[in-house]
Formats: sequence, C-alpha cells, structure tokens
Amino acid sequence: MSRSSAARSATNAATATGDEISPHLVARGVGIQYPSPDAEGGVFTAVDGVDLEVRHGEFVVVVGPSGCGKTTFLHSVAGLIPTTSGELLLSGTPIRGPGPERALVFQQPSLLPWRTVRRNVSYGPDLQGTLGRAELRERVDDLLRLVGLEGFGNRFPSTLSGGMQQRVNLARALAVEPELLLLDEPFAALDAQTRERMQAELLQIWEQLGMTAIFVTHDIKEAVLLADRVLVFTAGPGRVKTWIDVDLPRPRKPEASREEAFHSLEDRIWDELHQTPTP
Ligand SMILES: Nc1ncnc2c1ncn2[C@@H]1O[C@H](COP(=O)(O)OP(=O)(O)OP(=O)(O)O)[C@@H](O)[C@H]1O
Repeated sequence: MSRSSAARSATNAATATGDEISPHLVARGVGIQYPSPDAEGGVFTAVDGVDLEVRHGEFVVVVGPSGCGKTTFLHSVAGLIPTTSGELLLSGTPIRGPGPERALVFQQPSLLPWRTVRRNVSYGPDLQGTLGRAELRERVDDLLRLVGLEGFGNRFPSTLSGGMQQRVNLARALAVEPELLLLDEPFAALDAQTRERMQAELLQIWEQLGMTAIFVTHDIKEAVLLADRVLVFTAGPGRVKTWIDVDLPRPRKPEASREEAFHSLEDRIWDELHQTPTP
C-alpha cells in the first residue's frame, strides 16, 4: 500500500473508532493585506476571513477568479507572506515563516542556471546540511528517477525543455522531503501534452510519497483529475465560497476525464465559479 493510501486508511479507521485525528493545516479567520499600491499608508485586502482544514495526506486543489488571492494564501502557508489577522496552524503550530516541512513549486521553473540539474535538486538539503555526501547522492538519484530525469543530472537547466525544467523544479521541492507540498499553477506554462504527462506523474509521486498537497490552478479539468477536494474561492478579497468533494476512484488516469461523473464535477465547479453572488 502506498504511504498516501495508508494515511487515508488510518484516518478512516480512526474516524470509525471515534478517535480525533488533528488536521494537517488549519486556517482560522485568516486575513492577508498588502500595503496599497494606490493610496499611501492604505492597505489592500487580498484574503479575508478564511477558515479551513486540510487533512494529512489530502490533495486539495484551490480554484477561484483571477486576483482572488489564491497565490497570496498559498504563499502565506509557505510562510513567505505574513497573515494580517487570524492564524495558520501546521500540525497545531502557528506558521511564522518558511520551514523545511513545506515546499513551494512556482509556475515558472525557478532553477539556478549556473548549477547542474543534480546541484539544483540538492539545493535544499545542501542548505540544511543534514545529509552526508553518499546519502545526498542517493536521494538526488532517487528523485531524478522519480521524475523521469535519470541520466540528466549533469545537464544545465538551459539545455532542458520547459517540461523537463518543471520536473527538476518538482524534484528540488521534494528533495527536502516536505510533509506539505504547495504548488502554484505549476503546469500552466506547459503545452497540453506535457501538462497531461506531468499531472499523471505528480499523482503517482503523491500516491507514492503520501504528503499533503495544496495545488492552485485555473484549469477545472486539472482540478477534478487531481483533487480529493476542490476549494472554491470567491472573487477578491478571497474567502472560502465552497468545497467540492471529488469522490472519483484512485489511482486516476487521464482517461478518467471521459467519464460522466468527471464531467458533472467539472460542471459543478464551473457553476460555482460563474455564479453571480447574491447581493
Ligand atoms: N505585492 C503586492 N502588493 C499589493 N497587492 C498585491 C501584491 N501581490 C498581489 N497583490 C494583489 O492581491 C490580489 C490577489 O493576488 P493573487 O496573486 O494572490 O491572486 P490570484 O488569485 O493568485 O490571481 P491569479 O489567479 O490571477 O494568479 C490581487 O488583487 C493582486 O493585485
């Protein structure tokens, strides 16, 4: 059994016996403001009053209108932007900044051009300095195999395609063995075929490693393919509009998108995104 199915089974068993399983991530009344670009001394509210819980090993996809605060919220969970009000708790501990148990994958591969693929992947563990040479080499080899880049370790990023660079980006995020993987439209810049392949690979990796994942996208089909639950944000300032359970069987293959149940979930999300709020 994969780590993620094991985590989900454990959660179900504990729920069945009435045990409390604490959520992995909790947001309570989270508000996030920026200094206003238009008025000196003013503030702009990007996210407002977000309450949510994400379970261990869960795959949550966040969708919402452009500019509603999805990236802002994700970056706060990563510890890159402070919350202005409320609190964010990771396994019960307030998030005060970045930490090795979280990794963020950006839309554009943010690789260091002067480092080889291998040295880009080892960047996080290098900084942490907790692994010996042999152990680090083994971890990087495992990750390159996992993302299908065995044999490319000595290449420089500029010699790789966009899809390959994004795979290195993913491997680099996984190198710190995060418990929570945060992904901000990681496949948006890829062509449709590469994107589909990367979605399938991400699902396999998530099944295999069992971490919690929060993934931001504009693509409804991608949301249904990946998610256990889809979180729909309102137009800005971002608030939780609704949650949609994606109860399609796993492991999911791209062919799942041809099924009727898949289409009806896409329709539900589309409706939520296009509903005009009642005054
Ligand atoms: N550094 C900043 N300073 C001021 N305002 C900002 C800053 N970063 C983002 N914003 C504003 O905060 C709001 C939310 O932005 P954010 O990028 O989080 O939205 P998003 O939902 O991820 O958007 P998209 O889907 O278009 O990527 C936007 O109105 C944006 O203009």
